[in-house]
Amino acid sequence: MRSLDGWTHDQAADAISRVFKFKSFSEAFGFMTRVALEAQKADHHPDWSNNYDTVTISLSTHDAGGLSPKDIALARAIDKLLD
Ligand SMILES: C[C@H](O)[C@H](O)[C@H]1CNC2=NC(N)=NC(=O)C2=N1
Repeated sequence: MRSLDGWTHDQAADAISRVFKFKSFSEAFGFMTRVALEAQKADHHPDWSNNYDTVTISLSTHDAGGLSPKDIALARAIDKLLD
């Protein structure tokens, strides 16, 4: 968790989440498109929402009923999209 800057651990849901704010809806949606491709590649999908220029992503492993290494890996892959 320490290496996941910007992500917070929701103890109750046993999930990690992060809010991403962009300059426009188009930028936010473009980011979501790229996240979707990463999720499909990993066969691991986010619980997420979009409000105009803001994307909120929460990661947990449904099959495991909580956090798993897949969530950490996907969070890292998502963060790399911001580089
Ligand atoms: C069969 C199972 O649904 C799939 O292996 C994947 C799909 N994407 C998934 N995404 C998430 N977040 N958790 C899962 O357990 C999960 N399972």
